[in-house]
Amino acid sequence: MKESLKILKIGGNVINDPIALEEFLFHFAQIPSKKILIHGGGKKASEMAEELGLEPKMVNGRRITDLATLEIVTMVYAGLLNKNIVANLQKNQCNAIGLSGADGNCILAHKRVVKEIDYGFAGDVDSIDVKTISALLNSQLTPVFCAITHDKNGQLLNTNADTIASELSIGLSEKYDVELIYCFEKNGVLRDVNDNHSVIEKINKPYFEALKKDRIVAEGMLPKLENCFAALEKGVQKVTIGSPNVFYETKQKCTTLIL
Ligand SMILES: Nc1ncnc2c1ncn2[C@@H]1O[C@H](COP(=O)(O)OP(=O)(O)O)[C@@H](O)[C@H]1O
Ligand SMILES: CC(=O)N[C@@H](CCC(=O)OP(=O)(O)O)C(=O)O
Repeated sequence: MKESLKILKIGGNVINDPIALEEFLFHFAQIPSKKILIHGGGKKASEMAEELGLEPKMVNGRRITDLATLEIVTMVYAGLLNKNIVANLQKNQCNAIGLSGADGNCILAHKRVVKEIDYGFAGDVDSIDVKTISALLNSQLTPVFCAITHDKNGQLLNTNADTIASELSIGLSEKYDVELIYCFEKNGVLRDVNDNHSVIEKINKPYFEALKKDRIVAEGMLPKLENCFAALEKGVQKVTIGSPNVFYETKQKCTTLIL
């Protein structure tokens, strides 16, 4: 049997809520198995961009990343947020190590190419380095990845944090029994986005297509669900979407993805 590995991703709205973040990190630090945290921070990056006079542009849940935006997201994700999260985990006796995809060459990506949309310096993941990440885990370190990758040609790339979580889970499932948990500010995928009690508890692929068609899922939820199914299809054991307490509150409702 493979050793178990929990991979959690935390979204930008939770990161912007200091009390919710503190509580999440306290409980994350207590997870007894090997674990990895991936964090976004889109909300903070948008705030910073606006303060600097740049208008944030998102298309289908992904940020159009020109050079000035790349500088801002690198500072916000790989600097401010990553280091604060690592320091908070250290406070909770979790020996975290903060990384971008360039560190240790952990996540290799290429510029996102979509014919009709120029995303600029946004990246899509090519591969992850299972050996290096496993070596960190075996040294009792807890990797904390931000949403910055590189192309091995000196170029940093802004990469959707949900995609990073999914790709890390897929790559590492060759060696570990991986459970992937997406934590964000709502209780799961909702029938009515304004009603936090309307959690859809199970979604398979045909149901996802129907939810898309009926516009029940939109914006950032689209890439999140696509990433969930990609992970399940490529060997990840279990994928869940829920609130920041979903991994320790057993009675908390959430969305489980099934094939
Ligand atoms: N059916 C839905 N259920 C829950 N959230 C939804 C739904 N449809 C769209 N969304 C939107 O998707 C957002 C989550 O995506 P995103 O902002 O990318 O999350 P994260 O903060 O984890 O990166 C929610 O804040 C919500 O506004
Ligand atoms: C290319 C792209 O869209 N990158 C994302 C990376 C951060 C992210 O994914 O943050 P959340 O998890 O908080 O949404 C962005 O800049 O918004």
